[in-house]
Amino acid sequence: MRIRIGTRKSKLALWQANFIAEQLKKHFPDIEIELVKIVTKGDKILDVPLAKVGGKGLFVKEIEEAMLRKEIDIAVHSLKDVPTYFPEGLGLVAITEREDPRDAFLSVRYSSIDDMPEGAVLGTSSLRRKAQIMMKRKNLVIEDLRGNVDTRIRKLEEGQYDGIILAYAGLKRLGFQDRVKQIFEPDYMIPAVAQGFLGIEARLDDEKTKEIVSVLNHKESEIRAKAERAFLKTLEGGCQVPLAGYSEIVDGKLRITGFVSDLEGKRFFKDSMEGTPDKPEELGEKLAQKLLDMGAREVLEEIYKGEN
Ligand SMILES: NCc1[nH]cc(CCC(=O)O)c1CC(=O)O
Repeated sequence: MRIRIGTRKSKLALWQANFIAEQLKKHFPDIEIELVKIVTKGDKILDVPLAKVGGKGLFVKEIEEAMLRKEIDIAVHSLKDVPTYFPEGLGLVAITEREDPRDAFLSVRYSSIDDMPEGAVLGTSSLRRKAQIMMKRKNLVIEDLRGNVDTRIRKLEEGQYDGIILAYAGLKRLGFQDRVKQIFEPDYMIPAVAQGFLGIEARLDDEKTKEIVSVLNHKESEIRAKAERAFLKTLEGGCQVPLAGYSEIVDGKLRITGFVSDLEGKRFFKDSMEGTPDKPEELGEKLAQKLLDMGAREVLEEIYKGEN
């Protein structure tokens, strides 16, 4: 049996694809694995803020097309980058155990975000990170920061920014923990929907591959990912809206927190809900509906109309 893994060629994507390859080999020593590197639109447009290119699916489309043409058998994605809709015939077949979902602050000079003086330049292209920081630190200058994880760290170290925010998961995977000055707890900065999970996508009629890959599925992570992605899907939010969603299973209960705001973090809607882990999608949808009714609907409409 041979499995061809489609992956982007960034360091993080390759690390993740190799990690999955190793895990599969551990379970099935006889399996032959090949990595197929694919360049996506998101890798090509590296100078434009993601929110302006219409972020949805930017890092997955070309990989899905290769899978439909049967040039690859599975794709390993950062689940955070995977849209909630799939092309006909494709879908997620495994969610791996969640890596640390929190966001991290990196800086050469400052040991925390509150150490940064008025006017200091914070780099992030994430509307979610930007809005949540602006709610607490109105006097920072927030500038776009694009590129792969290693590129972003280089830009920080070259002095283009006084501080930057990145997902701790990617930093851990690439061995950059030593650059981290502060880790934000989810109640300070709600993580992105699905931050820290890897999602494995396959052709839904490929029973053999599905059976093999399903050994990597982590049940609790699958439940949390489903709750968060149902929340995202109900809000129809791409990267164009400041939106966050984070779930946990505590004492057998599934708890999800969601956040939607305008681009400046001035009008924001945040709430939590608890339910049973057996219906994660229902809980995610219910929370999204609640935020919409609280006023998020209006904010979303304004952003989509470009009035904001
Ligand atoms: N949008 C890019 C992206 N997609 C996934 C990760 C990190 C790893 C993860 O969340 O699983 C990153 C980098 C970042 O946001 O710092």
